[in-house]
Amino acid sequence: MKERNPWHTPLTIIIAVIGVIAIVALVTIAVLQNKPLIPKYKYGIVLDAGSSHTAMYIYEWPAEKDNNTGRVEQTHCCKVSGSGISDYASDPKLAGESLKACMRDAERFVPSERHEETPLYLGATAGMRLLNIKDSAASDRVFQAVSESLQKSPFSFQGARILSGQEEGAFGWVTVNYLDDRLEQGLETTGALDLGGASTQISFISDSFDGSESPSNYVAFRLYGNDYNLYTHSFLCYGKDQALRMALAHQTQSGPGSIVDPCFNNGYSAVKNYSVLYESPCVSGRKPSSAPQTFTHTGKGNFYECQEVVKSIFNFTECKYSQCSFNGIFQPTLQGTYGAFSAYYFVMKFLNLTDTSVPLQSVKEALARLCATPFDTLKKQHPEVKLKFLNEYCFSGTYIFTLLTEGYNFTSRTFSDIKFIKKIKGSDAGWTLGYMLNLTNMIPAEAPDTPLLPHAGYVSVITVIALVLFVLFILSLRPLWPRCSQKPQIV
Ligand SMILES: Nc1ncnc2c1ncn2[C@@H]1O[C@H](COP(=O)(O)OP(=O)(O)O)[C@@H](O)[C@H]1O
Ligand SMILES: [Ca+2]
Repeated sequence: MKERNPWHTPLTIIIAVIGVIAIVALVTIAVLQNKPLIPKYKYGIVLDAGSSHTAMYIYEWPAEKDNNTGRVEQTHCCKVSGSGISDYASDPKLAGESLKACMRDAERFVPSERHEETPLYLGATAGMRLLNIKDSAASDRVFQAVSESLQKSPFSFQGARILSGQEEGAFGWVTVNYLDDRLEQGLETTGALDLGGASTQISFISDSFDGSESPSNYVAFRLYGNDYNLYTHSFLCYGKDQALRMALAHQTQSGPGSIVDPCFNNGYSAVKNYSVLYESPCVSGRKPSSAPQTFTHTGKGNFYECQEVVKSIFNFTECKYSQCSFNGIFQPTLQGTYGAFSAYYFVMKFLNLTDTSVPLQSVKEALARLCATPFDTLKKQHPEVKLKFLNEYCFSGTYIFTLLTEGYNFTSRTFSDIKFIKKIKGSDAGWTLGYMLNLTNMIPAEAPDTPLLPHAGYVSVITVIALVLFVLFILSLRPLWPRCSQKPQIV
């Protein structure tokens, strides 16, 4: 007769089936419990109205996370065609019109159910600061026109305003450190170097700086439970376009008519208008009284001579503090690593010097070579590069080199602590993200409570406990186990 498998009793089968169902149910609940059901996002839009152009950034973050603590990422960027809004002073309506194409773009990228609740900000930087100095009524009219245009969008328009230089520097610093996950984890922070067309910002933490020596350069933050004493300064007129104006103005002082400029390549030649050159507040008041209408601007391409011209736009002597960068502005001792973005990146990218940390000597050699290249050769080497930029790379590169070394005092040792970057993890480096994080209170002052275990750890622990309980349960039923298969013992 065939022996029955002792495990095949109705009781053990029922126990086994219930046990398996219980484990599957437990693990399924554990997995589903903490998982977002459908990936739903919230959105925020920031328009960066820079001196040379306006760009729109769309950010998104998970809607389920409590108090908007989920990671914010840039999902889309739209470049407004035409020039910066400060160039529309004589026809402000056009400034409003120019934003429309990007706003239509935003309507497509943000799901329509979210339109009404999505905050929309416009922040203007040094171009509007200069227009405000030159003609504040014109600056008001431009803001009026862009605000009217943005109010017509379906988003929740939160206003258009000029950022102070301090805000521009501090929010750039917040952006790079947020994107690098340095704030939440309380890691050593990175300094931020931003070069625009009309101003430039430097922001970093230095242990020696507590704000007492120069309160106007001090910004205090408490983020995720950590205190930061940030040094920041924005130099108005030291963006690369206004710096070029100052360099040209300096060279026209010696005698009107023509300039032979070492910062432009040999073979470059253009006729320029005196009053256009001197219309900016960065140079106004210095126009020679006998100046003719136009002057000829030709290049002779020499990096070393160009450096001398560039140095002439800085004041290195005046300083009423313990130490200064330039123009009598206090600067504490440089410390740590730096992310350099916007025009710093564009110019260093052209020089092919962005991928690794670059020795200062290599930058010098690359610039000496670039400036010495005849303009015709340069055009043939770079047919894809816009002439407006190609014309100016010798000047811009020399300006960056001089600003970093003579202005901020980077040395051949500390220069390689600078990384030239455009994006961090898919989001552009710039002030816009930090600005939005601040206005939406998305960075808490105190560290949020975190669950004891991460999700994967939680699921594993639950599974192991369930298995152990199941085995213990089976073992506890031992007295009921069938014994019929045991051989009869011979007494
Ligand atoms: N491809 C490029 N090559 C060189 N310079 C560039 C390039 N694209 C943009 N820029 C420059 O970057 C700067 C950006 O400044 P912007 O943000 O408009 O001004 P600001 O921040 O001073 O208000 C401008 O000088 C612009 O000419
Ligand atoms: Ca800018």
